[in-house]
Amino acid sequence: MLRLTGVSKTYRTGAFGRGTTHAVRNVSFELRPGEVTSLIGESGSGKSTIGRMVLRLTRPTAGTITFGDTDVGRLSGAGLKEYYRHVQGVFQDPFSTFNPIFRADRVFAMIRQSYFPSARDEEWRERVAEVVASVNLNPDLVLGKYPHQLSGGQLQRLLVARALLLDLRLLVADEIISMLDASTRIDVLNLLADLKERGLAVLFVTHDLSLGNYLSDQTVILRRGAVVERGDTEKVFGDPRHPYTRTLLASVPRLGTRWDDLPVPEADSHECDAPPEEVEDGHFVACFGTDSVHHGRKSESV
Ligand SMILES: Nc1ncnc2c1ncn2[C@@H]1O[C@H](COP(=O)(O)OP(=O)(O)OP(=O)(O)O)[C@@H](O)[C@H]1O
Repeated sequence: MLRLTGVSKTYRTGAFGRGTTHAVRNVSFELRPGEVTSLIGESGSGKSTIGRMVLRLTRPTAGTITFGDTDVGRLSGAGLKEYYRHVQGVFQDPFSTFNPIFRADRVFAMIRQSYFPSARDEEWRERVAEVVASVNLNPDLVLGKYPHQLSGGQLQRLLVARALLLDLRLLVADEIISMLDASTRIDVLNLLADLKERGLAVLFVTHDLSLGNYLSDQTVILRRGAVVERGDTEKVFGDPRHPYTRTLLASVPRLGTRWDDLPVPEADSHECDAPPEEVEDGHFVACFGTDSVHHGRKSESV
């Protein structure tokens, strides 16, 4: 559905733009219908930059992002508007998306103005009530409220509902639950699982490994802008090959385990920019020269 091929993004930084930051380096993976793909990495690893490129809020410096046959980087005007009919994003802080002086359902009116200007009032009200109910909110309780009268989880779900008014195929969910409390988190996670059941593709951007495991079919582990390991979630989590992935997994706190009982992370001194290679069906690992990585690998196929 949506494919990144050799995508890089470099920012000019520093005084007079003389420095450069390689935010994303040679990243390739594919998002498929009916699948959640978790994009996992520590702060500054380039997750949001990838999300922003997929949403065409910024363009790649190199490589291509294609949606079907469409080159996303070249979109503008009517083509871009059409793209947004199918691809939408929801971000970390729902409060910043809503204008506090307007009722929360103004976000629906904006979609109507842009995409459905000839919809009749009654028909539109029914349609909004329907999508709001489909994200497990009671339309009578949330519509007509101001953002401060709703919880973060309710606002996030309203934003997903807004996207569902369109002919949504792919949702980019960038850290959408990090600001929510535990009980609301699970509702939003279940909603994403529900979207996947409906055949949508979801790019779930998170720094939280355990959330990725809970939800996703495919996992992409990012480090300093490059993919170090990716593939079927059960393979990446069940048999992590890259030292960085192992370190991340080893650092997930577990009930009943004290910090000083956690395993010592494996040494990770190599730098390698080569793209990941397939080490078993559906499991790709970047060249880090460990025995386990080199054992039985096949050639890269994406
Ligand atoms: N507009 C920009 N101009 C310059 N540098 C940027 C810009 N946006 C991001 N960067 C840099 O690119 C790198 C990747 O940033 P990005 O926000 O994609 O990481 P992230 O993994 O999403 O981090 P976080 O989880 O903290 O949001 C960082 O070094 C960041 O400082």
